[in-house]
Amino acid sequence: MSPCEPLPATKASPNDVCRVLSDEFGVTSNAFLPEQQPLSRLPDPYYAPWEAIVSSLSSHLQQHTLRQEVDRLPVLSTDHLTTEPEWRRTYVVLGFLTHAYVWGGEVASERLPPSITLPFLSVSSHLSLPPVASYAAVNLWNFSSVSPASDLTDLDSLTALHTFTGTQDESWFYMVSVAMEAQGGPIIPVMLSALSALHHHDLPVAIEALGEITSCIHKLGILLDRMDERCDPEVFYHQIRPFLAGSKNMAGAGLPNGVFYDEGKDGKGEWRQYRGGSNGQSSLIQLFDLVLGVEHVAQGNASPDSYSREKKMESFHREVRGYMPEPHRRFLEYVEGRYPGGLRKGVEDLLVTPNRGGNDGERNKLREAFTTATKALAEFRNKHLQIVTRYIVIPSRKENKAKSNNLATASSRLPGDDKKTFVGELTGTGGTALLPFLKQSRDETFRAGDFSR
Ligand code: HEM
Repeated sequence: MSPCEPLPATKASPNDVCRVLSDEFGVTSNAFLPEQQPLSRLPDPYYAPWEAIVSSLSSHLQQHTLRQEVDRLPVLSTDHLTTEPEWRRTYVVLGFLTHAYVWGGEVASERLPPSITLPFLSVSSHLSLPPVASYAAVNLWNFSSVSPASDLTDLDSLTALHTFTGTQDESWFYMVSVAMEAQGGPIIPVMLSALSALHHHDLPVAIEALGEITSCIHKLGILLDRMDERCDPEVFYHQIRPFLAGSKNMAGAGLPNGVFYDEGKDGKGEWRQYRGGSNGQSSLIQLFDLVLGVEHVAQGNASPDSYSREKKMESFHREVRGYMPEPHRRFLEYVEGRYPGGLRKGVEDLLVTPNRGGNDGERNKLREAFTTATKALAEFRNKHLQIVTRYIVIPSRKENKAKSNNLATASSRLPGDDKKTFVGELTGTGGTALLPFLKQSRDETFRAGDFSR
């Protein structure tokens, strides 16, 4: 069955749609989370050395023994991995070990030893993901739930399998995103039916679906608001965030060339630069954008001085698709290819050419429902901006006053002219010029709902 034909046909049964979503694109009833909980351990005892280190990761980091433990590891092969959940588990384990190794010391390590590099490159190639602690490693495949009904939206029942710091704050930080992903599960078929309905000029179905989309975005906002309950901004900024930093634009943090992924024999290996782990790599939020027809452009996604250098680059949103699991990336491409311009284009077409479908009343309702949905998503981005202010901007200002520079500062700011101090603009773990970028993303969302332009 071709993935592009049957999917959002209005006549396909909900079960058919769900089966194709899951088989073709790895989209489950929990959205981009797996249907079953991730493995908490690799079953083959061959991998016990990895499991031993990762299960005591935070103590090794606190006692400064992590690098020596990893250096002692044998180079294990991925030949003993048999199932996809095992490959995913390996990606999680090696993602945590990689960032712990690079950032877990007084200075960043520019070299990743073969005991991590070789299996990590193999698992990354298998999963078609970059060899870093991406959103998939720390969020999507790194949770366990004790919810009796396996309800992954129940945030209080979720715990991260692994953290760098051993803190509840870090687990909560990851689990808020997990609950949000799960909250998105039921809305995906609704989104597809909205796209299909509008394509066929079925306005009542599209209006109802837009109402459900708006209500889902509100629920995501409620979960986002819960971040403060158990994740302290100071702990986040000083302890958690430095471990999530990538190796791209990290000269100020001691990685002028990125990280050398050492493949062992005769100096074989490669300098690599990647973005760090970021919730910006969530496929769910990008799906809302595509479905609604929000356009993100690269302009402004850089500090003023790097603007001219970067303006021809692809947008952050497009680039981070390379950090999403391959079937999810393909799903976004599918939706984008099949419905270019998303619901916005459909609504606009009907407003410009009214004889295509519906009466005046229906078209007005459709426009209102669409604008309300885009406003809800823009408001969600406003909440997110406030969180970023509380969790990054304010702690970084305090730190500036104290004039202390540590890896947290270094991984948060572009270097100054002397390349040694970090006076430049605040950056995200993904390496973006943070506030201008996030404000731009919000404004682009508002703009999608404005038909006067
Ligand atoms: C303490 C909580 C959070 C902080 C401090 C934070 C910080 C950031 C930062 C710095 C960026 C800029 C991109 C980068 O360079 O990585 C970003 C982007 C983004 N974050 Fe968060 N984030 C938080 C929670 C979340 C959560 C729970 C989600 C939900 C999935 C989320 C979704 C996004 C998205 C979608 C982007 C891309 C920009 C956009 O599309 O608006 N964030 N975040």
